Amino acid sequence: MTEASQAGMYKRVMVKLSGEALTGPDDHGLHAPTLSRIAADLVDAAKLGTEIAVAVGGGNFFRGMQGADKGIERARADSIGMLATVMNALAIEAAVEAEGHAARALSAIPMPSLCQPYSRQAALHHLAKGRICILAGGTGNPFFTTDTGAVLRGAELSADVVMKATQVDGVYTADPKRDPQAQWLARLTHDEAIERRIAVMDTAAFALARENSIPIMVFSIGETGAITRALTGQGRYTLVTP
Ligand SMILES: Nc1ncnc2c1ncn2[C@@H]1O[C@H](COP(=O)(O)OP(=O)(O)O)[C@@H](O)[C@H]1O
Ligand SMILES: O=c1ccn([C@@H]2O[C@H](COP(=O)(O)OP(=O)(O)O)[C@@H](O)[C@H]2O)c(=O)[nH]1
Repeated sequence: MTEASQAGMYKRVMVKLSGEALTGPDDHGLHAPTLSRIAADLVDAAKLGTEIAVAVGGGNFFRGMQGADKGIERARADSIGMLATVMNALAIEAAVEAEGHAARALSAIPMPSLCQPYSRQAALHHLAKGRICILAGGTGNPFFTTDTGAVLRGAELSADVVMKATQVDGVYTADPKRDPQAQWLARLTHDEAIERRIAVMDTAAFALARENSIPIMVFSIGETGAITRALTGQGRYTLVTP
């Protein structure tokens, strides 16, 4: 099977990019070479003919829990976190455009002078035109995460898979950063992920994926071309399926 025909299994995908993925070797903010590398990877994936939506996190700038720890009420701290995701979405939009491909940032929190407010119709329209859609603001509500936002938008947009790009190369029996005995799993069900309290995504995200029968692919974003490789069934990843 060619790369393009393998990718043809997926007509439309939702890539979840954490804010941390954009920091590269830095400990905070945006690392320009890493941003360009990921943008080039997204463009290569789009060129395979798959429609690409990206749900971006904000943890490289701010997470609501950090604010809550400092005494900011949680709902307001989460608003700051959602704003952080908008900064990342605009940065990815610019980086994709710099690679010569059309991109549109869409925000769950309307900010029309910065980017288009998210609507399902607008996102589907841009995707059909081959534009990479970058979704900011998660679900648009406090007390949620962008992982849940990725699954929610994935369900709304009928994505074939949610591709969770993270720091580890899949799901393990325990957090591999803490437990050297943790064993890598090629496959597990949504039920197992929830029962075993697998923390690579939050339970709300796994539960929403289960209810909507959306598979989740967990893979590392550390290497050049990681998204394209995962999309074409290469490299190492875990599949979470019904
Ligand atoms: N069972 C597990 N399998 C894989 N990773 C796990 C597991 N439990 C915890 N993790 C941790 O979850 C992290 C990913 O979650 P999180 O930091 O919220 O994601 P991101 O910031 O990439 O969105 C991984 O880097 C890994 O250290
Ligand atoms: O639907 C959402 C998604 C995100 N957030 C806030 O935005 C922050 C950044 O998102 P996340 O932590 O998911 O980013 P990531 O870890 O993926 O970088 C979160 O901590 C929350 O404070 C929120 O309130 N609602």
